[in-house]
Amino acid sequence: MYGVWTPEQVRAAEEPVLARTPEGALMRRAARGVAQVALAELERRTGGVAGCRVVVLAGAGNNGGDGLWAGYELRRRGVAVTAVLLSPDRAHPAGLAALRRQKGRTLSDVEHGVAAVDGADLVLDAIVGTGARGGLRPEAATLARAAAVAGVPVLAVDTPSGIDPLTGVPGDEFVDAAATVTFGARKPVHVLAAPRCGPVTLVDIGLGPELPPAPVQVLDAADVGERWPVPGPGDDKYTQGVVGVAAGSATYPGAAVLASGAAALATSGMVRYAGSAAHEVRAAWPEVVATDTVGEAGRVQAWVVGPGLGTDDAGAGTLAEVLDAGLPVLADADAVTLLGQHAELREKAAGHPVLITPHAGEFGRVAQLTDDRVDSARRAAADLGVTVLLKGNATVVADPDGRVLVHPAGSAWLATAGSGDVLSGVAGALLAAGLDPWWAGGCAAFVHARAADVGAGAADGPGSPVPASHVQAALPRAIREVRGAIR
Ligand SMILES: NC(=O)C1=CN([C@@H]2O[C@H](COP(=O)(O)OP(=O)(O)OC[C@H]3O[C@@H](n4cnc5c(N)ncnc54)[C@H](O)[C@@H]3O)[C@@H](O)[C@H]2O)[C@@H](O)CC1
Ligand SMILES: [K+]
Repeated sequence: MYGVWTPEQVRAAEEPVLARTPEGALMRRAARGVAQVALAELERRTGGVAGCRVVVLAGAGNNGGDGLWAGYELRRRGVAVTAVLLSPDRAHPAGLAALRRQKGRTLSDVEHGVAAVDGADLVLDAIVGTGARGGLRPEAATLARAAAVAGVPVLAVDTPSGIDPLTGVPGDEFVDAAATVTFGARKPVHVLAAPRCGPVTLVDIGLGPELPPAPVQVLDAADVGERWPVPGPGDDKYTQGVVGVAAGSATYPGAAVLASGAAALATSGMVRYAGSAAHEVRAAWPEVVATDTVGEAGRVQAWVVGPGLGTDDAGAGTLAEVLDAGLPVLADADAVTLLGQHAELREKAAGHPVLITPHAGEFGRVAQLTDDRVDSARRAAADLGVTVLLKGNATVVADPDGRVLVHPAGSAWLATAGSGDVLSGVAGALLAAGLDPWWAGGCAAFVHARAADVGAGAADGPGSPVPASHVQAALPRAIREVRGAIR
């Protein structure tokens, strides 16, 4: 598990460190880290370093300073460095002087800058970092576009410019980085817009002791593997937590089949199904004990409710019945819509171990969604008194107690019909096994995304589209992988 801190928190942590270190020392350390990664990229891409051409796009602030100092370090290693100064009058004086001392070239017009970018082996994006306001300005946008068009890889200094460091939301034009080097702490953009950052290297600049507890956590495979429920010698089919699935309808039996099957694959033990798709569920998953109603289902330790349920009175009745049982509940899809429609259902859910799993559209029915998805999820969890898993390329899980985790999917293969039904079955099974809703949501999101990559064949090559039933089928391998990562 690792933490992510807001730009404001990082700035606050920098202050005391800046105060007790010689002037410029922190920036020099950051710049050495950038240069090291840049050298490794050049080596990897061109087989050497000397004579390679690097263009630094340098903005007016300290981010530009980092870039200019990194350019200085690269010059010392024999790299041909050209800095394009986006605000020549405000370029970081010490960084600029250092680069010039090492015979680095500087340019300040965009036209020549574009030509330099065109012929570069690597571009350093030091346009703007945590002090960014808004998207890229026209000149910076022209240069970023030139790099993209010429296929020149961009190494982002701290954060890819043009993308909001706090929310990860890109402006109209932004830098699509091949890799990123950040300093002191990872920032939200690195997980909320992970595909635009590439691999992120963290350079230690001594902020550790000054940072508050991380407001956002990111799980790793071992965190998930360690918590994944597996039977012990004393277990039987009941002791591991029986999950009940109240999902699907005559119109949408597939949701029931996907959720029930995913639950069956996620944990050992037992799955019960209750609803009008009992016949289809039994046909696909003979091990699932299927009945027509929640009342007939027998004892379970958690319910999955919502996928394909319908939002009519019958659906509302099923949701109420499930919430009244007082067990952990995974509420997805139509159950989220029903919670948005009925205050009395929200009251039943509040304060109980309930995990809701909306996509952006469903989220809007229960709470307000802004560009700041972390903040939106955190507020929704506090207001509703339930754990909220906001789906997206980066999944956000927020608990009413304030814990937040983000899981960056790593690919977009999950953008397919029915994948949410699979997630609900997995998360519900984890709730039944006794994980708290935050951990159940985080572990389910992790394995779900991994199963999509496995199903898409993305580990062995570029991958191919993967339908939800194949994501479901890949769950066992994804679970074996996270269990294999246990330290
Ligand atoms: N404080 C320090 O000593 C350290 C700071 N570090 C670097 O400093 C950065 C933060 O520096 P600053 O606070 O100076 O801020 P930035 O350099 O991120 O940005 C501020 C400057 O960029 C301009 N700007 C803002 N939005 C822009 C936009 N959309 N397009 C173009 N220009 C824009 C502003 O006019 C301002 O001059 C970090 O991201 C990191 O790279 C690192 O060197 C570590 C040490
Ligand atoms: K940057």
